[in-house]
Amino acid sequence: MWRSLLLESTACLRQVAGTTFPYQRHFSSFYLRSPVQSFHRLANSSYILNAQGAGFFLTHNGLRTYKKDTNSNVEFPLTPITVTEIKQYLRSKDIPFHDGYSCLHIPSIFTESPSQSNSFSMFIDKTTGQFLCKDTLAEGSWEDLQDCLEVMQKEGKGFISPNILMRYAESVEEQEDRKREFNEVQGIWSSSVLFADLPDDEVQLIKTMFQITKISNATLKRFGVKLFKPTKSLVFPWVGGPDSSLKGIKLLSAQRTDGDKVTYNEATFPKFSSYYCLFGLTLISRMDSEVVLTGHELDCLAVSQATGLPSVALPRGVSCLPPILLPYLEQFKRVTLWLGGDIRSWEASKIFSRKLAMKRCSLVRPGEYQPQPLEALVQNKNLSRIIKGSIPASHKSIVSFKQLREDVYGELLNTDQVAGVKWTRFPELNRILKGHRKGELTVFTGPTGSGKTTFISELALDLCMQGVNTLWGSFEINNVRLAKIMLTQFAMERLEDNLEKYDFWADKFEQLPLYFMTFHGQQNIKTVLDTMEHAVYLYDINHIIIDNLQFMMGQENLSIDKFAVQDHIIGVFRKFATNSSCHVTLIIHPRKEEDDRELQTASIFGSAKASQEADNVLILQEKKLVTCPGRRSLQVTKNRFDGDVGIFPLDFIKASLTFSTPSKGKHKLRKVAGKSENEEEVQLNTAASSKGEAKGGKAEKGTKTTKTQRTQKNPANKNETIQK
Ligand SMILES: Nc1ncnc2c1ncn2[C@@H]1O[C@H](COP(=O)(O)OP(=O)(O)OP(=O)(O)O)[C@@H](O)[C@H]1O
Repeated sequence: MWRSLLLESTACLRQVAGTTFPYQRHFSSFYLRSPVQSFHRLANSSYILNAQGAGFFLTHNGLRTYKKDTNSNVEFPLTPITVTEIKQYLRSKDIPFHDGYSCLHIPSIFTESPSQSNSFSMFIDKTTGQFLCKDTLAEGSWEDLQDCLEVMQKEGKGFISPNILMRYAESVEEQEDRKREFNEVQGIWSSSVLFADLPDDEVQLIKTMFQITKISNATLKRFGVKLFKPTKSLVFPWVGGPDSSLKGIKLLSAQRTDGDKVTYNEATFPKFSSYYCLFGLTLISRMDSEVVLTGHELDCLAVSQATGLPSVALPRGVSCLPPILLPYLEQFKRVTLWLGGDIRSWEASKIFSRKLAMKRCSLVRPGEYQPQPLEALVQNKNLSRIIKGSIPASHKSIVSFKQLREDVYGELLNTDQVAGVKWTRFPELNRILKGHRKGELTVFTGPTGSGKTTFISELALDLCMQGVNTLWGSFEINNVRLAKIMLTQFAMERLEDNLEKYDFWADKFEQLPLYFMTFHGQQNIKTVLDTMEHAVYLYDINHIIIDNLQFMMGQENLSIDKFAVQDHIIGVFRKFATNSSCHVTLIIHPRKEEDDRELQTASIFGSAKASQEADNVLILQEKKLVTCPGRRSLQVTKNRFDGDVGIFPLDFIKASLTFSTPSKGKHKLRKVAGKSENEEEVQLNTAASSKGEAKGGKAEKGTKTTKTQRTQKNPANKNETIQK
């Protein structure tokens, strides 16, 4: 819906600004849209790509292979840089440095006389090597910094102009992309209106719609918040870079749902994956030593207005804290994380505080008396006192019950949220497992060729569509084939037969927080783990799927009992899941299969130890159920969260490669609560599949074209907003 709104708003803009240019879907690159455009190669660590980077999409007759262009930011294999290597390199260049919170501090190389206040005004992220110079606001990747230092050494200079990073010649297509994007941002921004320039009655109407009646016009003006009338959206600016130029915007719309609840929808220019705005940063001075980190722009406004403290908002809510922003937060000695009022925000604040260095972080625990900042303002609560009452993020490894007490209360209070993210496509699984939770290890198995990959693909996609940042390790089938399965499950139809809908679905699919390891075939467990750790750091991954464990058994251990190796690997993933608060789903081929018998937990593991490590054990049974003709069923044989286990039927829909509960009639959901078994009649409704109906002509079969060519051939698609 927001995409179509965005298209509409762009369409409105054309009427407003009189500019008509073909709306062309461009693959937003990994560039940091900073003015310091350089040979930016986002240090995409080692072997991780996202849905775009992997360069695979369904096209007219097959898959568009990835065109690795010279500007590609997706360079692999890059081994993750380590802080030790960064320090060694700086020493080799005689560059003094000292350890900061999440960055190393060095003297700026872009100014002849570094600012007096703090000669170590350049920050280098310890994990990615990404740098930021606070004097010039020049930024770039580790490779860019190395290039600058090499040039500096070659020219025998003590400093270098940041313009060198601009030397990177952009391709014509990139220049056009950048120009189009710039026009769109400028167009919307210049046609938006400051609240001070609106009539009072209209201001009140808008503020009531967004439930920000307590936010003053002065605060809105101070943060540069405007109103884009054509879509009645608030517009938050992203200003930055050496020239403090407008780099992007975020459009926020509000809708009233049941009662007086308001739901917000956002859209950003550039796209979310390239939107790195710390809203409110421009109002922070270099002398500020503390900041309140919030999860939403409106919360940032509330904190600033109520407490006068420097506050900023994360660009994508609590879903991630992009490491590229860490250098911007390096100057603060104290960071208070008040990310929201629910369990998800609380979990995120604990994870983000690790990235920010826990010793300087304190967390506002959500609760009845500590809702999110905007709500606290509306309820006339004392925000300063709430912030003063925040608790230190770093606590001793052995916590007293006193510290746990609040967490226990939080769990009791928010049982639904603690249960985890619910599946939208598998209600029966919610009934048994209650949800998908961070920090757990799920083991999944099923007979060979039974549909394990297909099923887990849909299960993980369901969660990813709800904002669970997901990393796939598909060692068995290549990413191209996996993406094709996922895109089909995402569109709920065979796109080969509906090619005119391809761009609609591919555009939406790109937006998912979905990443793929590029490994294939046998892999060393250590390499895989390093990549997983890096992915958690870079993209705040919450769910990792490993398909499948056998590919990490290695050939060299033939002499060792392979079940001992398997148990070891399971133990390694168990530890990873706990330490990184990341859910790991591990697909394992059963040890042995007897056609005439259902698989058991014992069919999977080499030893009882391994089965104890798993929090959940799921088995895709390929047997008929007594009560219905379904060929497949999903059995939960272990559920550490609340002990419920059970089995329910699945029907496979070949056209969409999806599993769903059989569409008609009643089915037994056999839940085994504890020892006794009780039957529960469950009336299951067909999950209404929302299909995007694309307009425009039928595409010719067999011609491989790009989106641009298709759009030009079929102008109707130009501003087409697809109605759901
Ligand atoms: N329930 C099902 N009924 C019929 N065909 C299915 C079903 N599930 C998956 N398939 C098809 O079976 C083939 C194998 O599916 P998939 O690769 O997911 O199985 P798998 O268990 O992962 O295989 P392997 O054991 O080799 O890893 C695919 O073409 C898939 O579309």
